[in-house]
Amino acid sequence: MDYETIIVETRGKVGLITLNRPKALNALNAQVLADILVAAKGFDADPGIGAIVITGSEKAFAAGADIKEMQTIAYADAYVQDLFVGWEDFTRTRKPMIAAVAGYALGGGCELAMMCDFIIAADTAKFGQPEITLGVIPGMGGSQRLTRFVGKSKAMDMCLTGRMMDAAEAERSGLASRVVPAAELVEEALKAAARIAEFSLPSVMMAKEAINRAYETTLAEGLRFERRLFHSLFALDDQKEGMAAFAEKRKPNFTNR
Ligand SMILES: CC(C)(O)CC(=O)SCCNC(=O)CCNC(=O)[C@H](O)C(C)(C)COP(=O)(O)OP(=O)(O)OC[C@H]1O[C@@H](n2cnc3c(N)ncnc32)[C@H](O)[C@@H]1OP(=O)(O)O
Repeated sequence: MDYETIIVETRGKVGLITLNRPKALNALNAQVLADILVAAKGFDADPGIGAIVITGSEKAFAAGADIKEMQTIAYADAYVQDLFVGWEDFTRTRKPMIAAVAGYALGGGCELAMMCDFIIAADTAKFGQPEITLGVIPGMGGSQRLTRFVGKSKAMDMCLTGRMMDAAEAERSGLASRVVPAAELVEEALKAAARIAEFSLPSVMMAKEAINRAYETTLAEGLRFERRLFHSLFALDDQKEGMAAFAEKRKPNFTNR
């Protein structure tokens, strides 16, 4: 498969997607969305893949939606075409996705990182929702997801002032799960993804589904949902294997069954 705007590779059981529009600091245009959707769906359907890493360049994970592509869009077209709704499709990827962020993750770039399951930040990362400086507001989930990650006060600060947050602040406030030296970013993200990919895929996918449910439901419903998924795992060979391996002091051999 040929991609115009991304590089797609596999590293063992990990799918690696690298944004590749260096001249535009990986700005997200319609072609990037189309390419990313095909790649993510391909990895999701590939039984040999257990986790996905998405990264950009040293200078920019992505500097936002493509402003030059957006600037002439008429209201009627934005509304009728439901501009950016396609990114919701990306969030339906069921395997774990790690965003490995170095440099700028602004606007849609920050929103893309937040669509992933967690963010590993390089010490050079800079996150922001600067849409207000362009006369608009976030349109790919920034006002909703950033608020859930960092709370109302910081989300308001970021979206209303358009200021950037460095990697240390992003980790402190819960946006990034960890910060690593820039030179080690992709290797660290691949290592984390490879570790995930060694576990039983159904239990990994159920863990992701259960955590995501916490954002969509009440605590009582979420707890019930978690228990039902937990119970269902006892139908799998991998639960028997995982617990037997512990008792026998050996490494489990998961078969995803
Ligand atoms: C999805 C929504 C609805 O939420 C909306 C958005 O995402 S709106 C976009 C939000 N992002 C921004 O506002 C950031 C825009 N970029 C910048 O502020 C700067 O480029 C920078 C601070 C990230 C980096 O500055 P600098 O090092 O000085 O590089 P530049 O010369 O500015 O950029 C290099 C090159 O990239 C092009 N570029 C950068 N960002 C975008 C973008 N978002 N869309 C399109 N093109 C972008 C920039 O124009 C330069 O290209 P040339 O003009 O030299 O051809």
